[in-house]
Amino acid sequence: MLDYHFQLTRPSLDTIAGILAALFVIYSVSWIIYTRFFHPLARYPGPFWASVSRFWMVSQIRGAHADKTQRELHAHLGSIVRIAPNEVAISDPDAIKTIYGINSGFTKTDFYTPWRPAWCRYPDAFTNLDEPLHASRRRITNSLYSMSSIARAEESIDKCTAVLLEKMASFAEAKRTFDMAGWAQMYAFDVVGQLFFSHMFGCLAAGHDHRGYIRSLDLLLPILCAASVMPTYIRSLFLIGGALVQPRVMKALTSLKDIDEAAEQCIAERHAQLEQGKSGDEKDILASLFAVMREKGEKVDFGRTEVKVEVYVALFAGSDTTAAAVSSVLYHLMKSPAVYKKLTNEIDEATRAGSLSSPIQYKEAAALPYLDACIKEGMRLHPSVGLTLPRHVPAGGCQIAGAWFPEGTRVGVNAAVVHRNRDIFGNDADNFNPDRWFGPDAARMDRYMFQFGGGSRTCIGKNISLCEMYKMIPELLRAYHIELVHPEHEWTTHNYWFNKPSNVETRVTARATGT
Ligand code: HEM
Repeated sequence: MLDYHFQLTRPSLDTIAGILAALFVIYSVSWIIYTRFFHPLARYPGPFWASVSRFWMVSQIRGAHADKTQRELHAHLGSIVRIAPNEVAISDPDAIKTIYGINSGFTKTDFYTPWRPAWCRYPDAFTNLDEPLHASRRRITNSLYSMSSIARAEESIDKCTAVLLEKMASFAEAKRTFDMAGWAQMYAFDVVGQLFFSHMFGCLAAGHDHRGYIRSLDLLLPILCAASVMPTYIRSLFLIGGALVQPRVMKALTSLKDIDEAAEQCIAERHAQLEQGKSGDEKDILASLFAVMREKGEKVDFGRTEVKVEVYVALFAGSDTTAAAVSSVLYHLMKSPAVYKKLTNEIDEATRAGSLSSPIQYKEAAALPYLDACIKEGMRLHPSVGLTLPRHVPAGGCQIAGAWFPEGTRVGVNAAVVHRNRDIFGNDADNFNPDRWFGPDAARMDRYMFQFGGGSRTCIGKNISLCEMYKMIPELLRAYHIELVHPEHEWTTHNYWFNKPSNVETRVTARATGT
C-alpha cells in the first residue's frame, strides 16, 4: 500500500523537466517585461537583445566591429544607447568630462577584472577598481612614465628605428611588399623590450613574431574581451568550461600563461644580478623599477611581484595600442597623397634647415605642426581602444547628456564614436584631414580627444607611445617613400578592446631627397 502511494506521488523525470522549463519561461518572460518596461534604463533606445541580455555585447565582441555598430546606433538612436540591460553608451562629447574628469566619483566596473593577473598582490593600474587604492599605487611608479623620463630613453627608440629602417632598405632593394600593420606591431614590441630591458625581443631582426608574443595576444584578446562583457556569474564557467570543450579558449588561456612567463623571464635575470650585488649599468625602466623597490619598497610595499606586474602590463598594453596608432597614421597618409606630400615637404624642409637631426629627437619632431596634426588625425579617426570605457555612476546618481542616471548604472564613452562627432570635428569628421587642426576650433577639438582615456585613469604609457610615434614616423618618411600596394582596398580591423588593423600591404622605395 505504502509502495503504491509512493509511486503515485513521485514525479517522473519528464515532469521535473517540464516544471523546470515552465519556471525558466516564467523567469525569462518576467525578466524581459522588467528590463523592457520597468528597469531604470527602459526608456533608452537600443537593440532589443541588448536590452534583455548582456549576450548581445558578447556577440558584438565576436563580430569584432563594435566601434562601427556603436557609431551606427548613435547615428540612428541619439546620444544615449542601451547596450546591455544595465549599461548605456553615451556619445555626447561633454560626457567625457562628467564621467572621466578628475574627482568625478565614477569608478571602473568589473569589465576590467578578467584582465588582472591572478598572482598579483595589488591590482595593476589598469584593472584596479578601487580609486583611492589606485591613486596610491599609481603614485609609486608614475614618474617613471613622465615625458622627461621617456625622452631620456630616446636612444632606445632610435636603436629600434635603425633596425626597422635596415629592414625597409632590404624590402626596397628586393622590391618586396609587406604588411605595415604587422611591422608596426613588431616595432612596438621591440621598443617595449629595449625600453624596459635594454634588449629588443628580436621581432624586427627576425622579421617575424620571434617569441610568439603577438600570437599569444591575438589568441587571448577575443576571449578575455568576451569574458569582460559577460555577466559576472558566468565568466568562470565560460573560461573553465570553454577551455575543456573549445580549443580556442584553451589556447587563449595557455597564451595568458605565456605572457606571464615572459614577464617572469624578463625580470628573473636582472633580479638575480641585483641579489648578487651587481648594480648593473642598465638605464632602462626595469632598472628604475628595481631602484623604486630598493629605495622605498618596504615603505610602500613594492616588491618583486609589483615589478613583475608593471612588466606584465607593458607587455600586454604597450604594443597593440601603439602599433594601431602608428598603422592608422601611415595607412591614412598613404590613402591621401596630397597630405602625404605636404608632410614630407615639412620633414624635408626642416631637415634642410637643420632643425631635424639624425636620428630625429622627440622635441624636434613635436615642433613640426603638420606632423603633429597628422598624428592627432590618425588617432582621432582610429583610436587604438575601440570600446566604451565602462564606469559606475557614483552614489547619489548623476546627470549626463541631459539625462539622470541612478547610482550604480554602467555608463561609458567610446573614443571611436566621439571622435567622429560633427559638431566638434566638422562635417567631414569621417575623413582624414589634418588641416582641421589649423582651424579656429583646434583647441576645442583637442579637449574632446579621448584616445588615451581621461582623468586619473589616463593611459600611463601615453608618453612612451607618443615619443615612439613622433620619432619613428618622420624618420621613416624622410628615408623612404611608402605606398599601398592596393590603394583601392580598405584595411581590415578587428576590435577586441584593442582595435587592431591588418592588411596594410605596403611597397617601399628609398628616397633620393630629404636626408
Ligand atoms: C598609442 C598607444 C596607447 C593608447 C592609445 C592607449 C590607450 C589607453 C586608454 C584608452 C586607457 C584608458 C583605459 C580605461 O580607462 O579604461 C589606457 C590605460 C592604460 N594604459 Fe594605455 N594606451 C597606449 C599605450 C600604452 C603603453 C605603451 C602602456 C604601457 C607601457 C600602456 C599602459 C596602460 C595602463 C597601465 C593603463 C591603465 C592606467 C590607469 O588606469 O591608471 N598604454 N591606455
